[in-house]
Amino acid sequence: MSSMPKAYLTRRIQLSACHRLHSTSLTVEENARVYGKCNNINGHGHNYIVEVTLFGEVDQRTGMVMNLTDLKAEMETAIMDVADHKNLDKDVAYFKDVPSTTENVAIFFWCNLKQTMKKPSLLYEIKIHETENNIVIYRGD
Ligand SMILES: Nc1nc2c(c(=O)[nH]1)N=C([C@H](O)[C@H](O)COP(=O)(O)OP(=O)(O)OP(=O)(O)O)CN2
Ligand SMILES: [Zn+2]
Repeated sequence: MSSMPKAYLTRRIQLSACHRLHSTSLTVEENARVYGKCNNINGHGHNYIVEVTLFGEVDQRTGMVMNLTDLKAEMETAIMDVADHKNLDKDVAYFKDVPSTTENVAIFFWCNLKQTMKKPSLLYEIKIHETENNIVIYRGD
């Protein structure tokens, strides 16, 4: 018997947050050199666009990999509730000693989704547009 067709399903959300690039593993001078203007002590903000992609079988009866309404709710819990309108470094415990680069933000959202999704095995990719030009993709590796 042939297997069910599979598809990629993506939902995009936007969130606003501020942060400062700073590493507790670097000296003050190293932080200033590595992160430049992004090490500004009072931080700066972004309107992050976050795209979560699932990959899985298209259920024959429903025609869906997952109901997008359910994916929306799962992204609210794992991403929006914890990061929207927050200071990432001060309001989110994960970033206390982890630099809030977009790479690490993507890893953080990935871990949150894996912990809270009903079917975490469907999670395929998180893509974050930090700015129009700066984009990170994380696939759990
Ligand atoms: N590898 C990474 N490098 C940098 C990150 C990051 O998350 N990962 N983040 C920053 C800063 O936080 C900041 O977002 C960069 O802003 P900026 O340089 O202003 O962004 P743009 O490139 O879009 O702006 P330009 O107009 O093109 O200068 C820095 N590095
Ligand atoms: Zn930034």
